[in-house]
Amino acid sequence: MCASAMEMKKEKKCKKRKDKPIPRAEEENPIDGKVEKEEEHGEDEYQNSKGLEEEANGGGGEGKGHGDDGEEEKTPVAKKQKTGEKKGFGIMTSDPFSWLPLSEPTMTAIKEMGFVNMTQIQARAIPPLLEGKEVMGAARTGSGKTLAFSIPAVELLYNIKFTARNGTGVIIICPTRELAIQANLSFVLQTHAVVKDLLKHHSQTLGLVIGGAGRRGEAEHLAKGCLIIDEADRILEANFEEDMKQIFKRLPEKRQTALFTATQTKEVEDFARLSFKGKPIYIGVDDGRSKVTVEGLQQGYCIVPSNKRFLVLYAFLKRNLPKKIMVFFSSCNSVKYHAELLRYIQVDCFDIHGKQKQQKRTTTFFDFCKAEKGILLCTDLAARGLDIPAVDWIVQYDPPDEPKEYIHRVGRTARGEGGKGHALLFLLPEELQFLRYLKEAKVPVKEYEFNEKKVPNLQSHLVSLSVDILEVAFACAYIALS
Ligand SMILES: Nc1ncnc2c1ncn2[C@@H]1O[C@H](COP(=O)(O)OP(=O)(O)OP(=O)(O)O)[C@@H](O)[C@H]1O
Repeated sequence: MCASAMEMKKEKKCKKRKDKPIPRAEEENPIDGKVEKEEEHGEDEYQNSKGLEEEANGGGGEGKGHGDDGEEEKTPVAKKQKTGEKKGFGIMTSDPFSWLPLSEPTMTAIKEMGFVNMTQIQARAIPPLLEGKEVMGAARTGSGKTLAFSIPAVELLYNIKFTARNGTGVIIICPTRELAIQANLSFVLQTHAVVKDLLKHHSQTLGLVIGGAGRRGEAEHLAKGCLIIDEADRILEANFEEDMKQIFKRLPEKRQTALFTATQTKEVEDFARLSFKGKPIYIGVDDGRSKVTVEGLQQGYCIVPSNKRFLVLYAFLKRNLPKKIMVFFSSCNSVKYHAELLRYIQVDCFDIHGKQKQQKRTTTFFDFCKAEKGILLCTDLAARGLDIPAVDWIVQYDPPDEPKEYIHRVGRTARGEGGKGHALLFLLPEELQFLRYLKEAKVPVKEYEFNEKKVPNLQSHLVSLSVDILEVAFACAYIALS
C-alpha cells in the first residue's frame, strides 16, 4: 500500500474514533470496594498522530492488506475473498481460518478448539509462513502468537510427510521450562496449550521439538525444517543469547526462521539480524497503537508505604477470594516468605519460583491452571508466555525492573478473544518514577486510592490465631506428659 493511501486510511480511522468516544466505566476500588469513576491517565495523551487505535479495535488492519510491508499484500496463500464489512474487535479480525489452505487434521483441530476467525497476528503471519517466507512478528500479549507460528509449523511437517525418522523438522525455542512443557505434546497433564490441541488429529510422530534454549542436540538434526523463536526478548536475557548463538552455529544454512515477540525492543531487532539469513517480513500488529496492552485490561496502581503493603495485599486478597489472582514478587525468597505468611494467617495460596524443583513447579502450574479461583504467588518465572485460563487479577506486590516486564506480567490476564482482566501495581512513595516509564511505554494506568482507615486490623486476627495455636500446643504438651 502506498504511503499516501495508508495516511488516508489512518486519517479516516482517526475521524471515526472522534465520532465515537469510548465510554468510561464505573469501577470498584479493588482494595476498599468503593465505586469510582475510571480515569485512566494518559490514554488521550498517548493518542498519536497515526491514530491507529481503531485498527487495534479491529476496525481495520485485520486480515489481508495489512500494510506494513507490501509483501504481505501479494501473498496468494490465503484464499482471498471479498469480506464486506469487517467485524473484528480488539485482537480479532473477521478473517476465518477457512480461508487458509490448511490440511484437514489442522482444520478439524481448529474447529474443535472453537476458533472461527483469526487474530490479527495470525491473519498476517500465517499466510507468508505457509509460503515458506521468514517472518518477524510482534504482537501484544495474549493475542494468539502461539497458533500464528504453530499452524504453519505443523502444516510444513504434514505437507512434506515428515516423520520422526527424518530427524527434527521444527524447533520451537521458548524461554522457560513451563512454557516448553505447556506446549509439549508428550506432557499428559491437562493443559489448555493450543499446540497440543492443534496436533490432536495429526500423527504424533511429527518431528516437532519444543524446548528451552538448550536444544543444541536437536539443532544439529534439524533436517530441512524451520526454527521458531518465541518470546525473543526474554531469550536475550541472561544466558539465553549465548545458547542461541550456539544453536545458530549448528543449524543448517537452508532453513526457515520465524521470530515472535510481545515487546519490541532495540535488542530484539539486533537479535533478529542474528537470527535471519536475509530480510524477514516484519509484522508489527501494534505499531502506532496508543497503548500496548489489550483493550479488556483495566490497570491501576496504588501508593502504599512499606509498613502497610502486606496489610493492603491481605485486604485485597480477602476481598477477592472468589477470584483467580496472580501476585508477582521480585525474588524467590519473597515468594516463599509471603506464601508461608499467608498460609499462616489462613489465606490459602499456590507458589511458584525458581528455587523449587521442576516437578513441584510443574505440578503447581497445572493445579493453578485447573483451578477456577485461587491465589498464585510467583516471580517473573511465570510472567512470560504462559497461557493460564481465566486469571482475573494480576497484582504486582513489587514493581518489575522495567515496563517490558510489567507488560508481560499483566499479559497473563485478559487473554484471547474478548478477554477481560484487571491489574494492580503496588508502589512505594519513592517508586513513583516508575509511572513515568509506564507512560513512556504506552501503558495506561489509573490511581486506586488507598484509604489507611480501610486497611484491616491484622494484629487482632494474628492474636486470635496465636491463641488458637497456643491452645493446640498446650493440648499437645498435656497429652505428651500424661
Ligand atoms: N483465533 C483465535 N480465536 C480465539 N481465541 C484464540 C485464537 N487464537 C488464540 N486464541 C486464544 O488466545 C489466548 C492467547 O493466545 P496465545 O497464548 O497464543 O497468546 P500469545 O500472543 O502467545 O501471548 P504471550 O505473548 O503472552 O505469550 C489463548 O487462550 C488462545 O487459546
